[in-house]
Amino acid sequence: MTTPPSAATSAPAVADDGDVAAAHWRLVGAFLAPHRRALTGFSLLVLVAGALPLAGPVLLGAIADGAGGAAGEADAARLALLAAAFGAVGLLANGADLLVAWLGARLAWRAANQLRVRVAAHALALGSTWHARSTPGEVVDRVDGDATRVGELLAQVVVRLSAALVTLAGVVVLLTVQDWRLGAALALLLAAGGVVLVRLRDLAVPAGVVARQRSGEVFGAAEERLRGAEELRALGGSRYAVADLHRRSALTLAPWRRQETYATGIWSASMLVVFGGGAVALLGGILLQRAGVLTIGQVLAAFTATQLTRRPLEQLAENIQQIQQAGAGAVRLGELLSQPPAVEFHGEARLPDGALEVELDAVRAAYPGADDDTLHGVTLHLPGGQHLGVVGASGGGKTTLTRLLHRSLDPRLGTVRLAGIDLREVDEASLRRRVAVVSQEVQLLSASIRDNLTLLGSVEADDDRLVAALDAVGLGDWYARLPSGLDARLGSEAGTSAGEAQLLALARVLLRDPGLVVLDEPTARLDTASAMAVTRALDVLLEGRTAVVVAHRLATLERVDRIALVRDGRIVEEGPRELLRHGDTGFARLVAAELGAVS
Ligand SMILES: Nc1ncnc2c1ncn2[C@@H]1O[C@H](COP(=O)(O)OP(=O)(O)OP(=O)(O)O)[C@@H](O)[C@H]1O
Repeated sequence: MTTPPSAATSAPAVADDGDVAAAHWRLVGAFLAPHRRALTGFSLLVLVAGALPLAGPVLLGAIADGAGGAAGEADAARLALLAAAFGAVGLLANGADLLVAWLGARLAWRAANQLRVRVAAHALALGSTWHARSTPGEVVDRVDGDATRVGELLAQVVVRLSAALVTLAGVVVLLTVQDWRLGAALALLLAAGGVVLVRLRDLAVPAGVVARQRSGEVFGAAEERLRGAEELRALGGSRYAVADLHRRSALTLAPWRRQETYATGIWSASMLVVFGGGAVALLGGILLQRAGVLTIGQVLAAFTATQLTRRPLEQLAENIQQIQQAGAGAVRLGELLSQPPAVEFHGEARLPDGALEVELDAVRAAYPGADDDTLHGVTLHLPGGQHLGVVGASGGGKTTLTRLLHRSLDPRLGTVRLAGIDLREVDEASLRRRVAVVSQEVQLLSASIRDNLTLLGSVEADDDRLVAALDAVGLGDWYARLPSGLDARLGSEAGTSAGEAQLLALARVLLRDPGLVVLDEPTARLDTASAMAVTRALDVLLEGRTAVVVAHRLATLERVDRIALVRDGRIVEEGPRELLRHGDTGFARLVAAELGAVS
């Protein structure tokens, strides 16, 4: 498979809106490069399919002229031959159309799918700031809706439109051969029609952009509310959520209506051109026939040829709307693809086995688009195998500090090292294997337990190892109750409480055998019994590994070796846990003050 250009590095600097749109198109187009050969073959076929029907009017004219004369034996045979050729052209043209439709659909699906996969992969690589700004529904709409439209456009519509243009040009040539004045009149009419169509399309595109954006927002809002359905219902918010959805969806009406109006205008304009062309051929043809310039057969050929413009013009009118929708989609996809990923991996170093030593050296970190740094010069040293508890008031920078450890964010200045290796030098696969993260909100998939444990196969482990990991975190009894074992689907066949979900997440981490575990207080949202089960599992998981634990409870700190107090993006205190024992030290008072409200 051809590797696509990195969206982050290939996004060109753009000056104005036109440049931005062009840059976005280039970015999207580059992702379809692997289909270039298939597209070329398809284009040739489409050109043949576009040119074939042109033979029909020529044959019809010759038949009409032949039938008008004295019908000798030879003439009758010639007429029969012409009629047979006329039928054969019709058959061939239809056959070519079928082939074009079949191949076009296949090509469009492949191109769209490839684009979809690329966009999904890029969306997954984007940082937390970007994801915080976009609802999952909006992202899904881009990954599926926009990618499908753009893939179809690039693989099929553009090619079909080229065929339409070939037919139109062929008709003009055909008329010119009959008489140049007929050809010139039709060319003028087509040019005028073309200008009107393009103008209408330009008006329709912005309406389409707004319409697609609004429907993306409705999709996003619906997804978000469905996800929080239980809470919404419990708090009596359902009615308001529905009313809000109705209001949002009503906002899509105006741009859709505008877009549809322009689409109808485009259709009418193209039909006017067809009728105008027919009138030109009939009127001009009859005048020229009276003047003895054309035969009746030639007039018939000219008129029939103008009627061939109907299909390409219909196609233009139809596809112009598709182009306009895909244009809006391409701009949105381009925007997404030009967002730099949170971090880029170029390093090849491998992290060693065993517990990893952690060092932060004068680290400053900022989120994309933020004016200020979130971390202001953090320095920290945690020997391999030790456990650090990080405490501090909300918004102080604890999560940001942990994000640096698994490279969800890179320092703006300073260095983060694991086992003495700058994280920017480390190979991605090695980092993902050796550093594990457990957040408060466990992300379980509606898939089998096996897929959840191996994260869709990203860890190789046989069933015995999977079951042993479940046992180790205390899920042995839960697992034993499941009739279909590791194949049980989470949700439908295997229900999980919040505590069990956390334990599953810990088993998932255990299987990776990491050297550093980063935890965001996994017991914070659990009841006492579940919290105890998770704490027991943590004892197993963290044994012999380095750990950084964001702690919201004093109890959590009892199991760590060192404690760091984070406030306003700085580590204001850091020291061994023993200091807490002496309740009168400044350190103990500070920690107690930070945790007092929640412990
Ligand atoms: N993904 C993000 N994009 C932009 N800013 C962010 C992002 N995450 C956090 N911030 C900002 O960075 C600052 C530090 O947040 P951080 O989440 O690191 O604090 P915290 O101490 O972990 O807080 P909490 O205990 O509430 O989780 C806050 O001002 C927050 O608004």
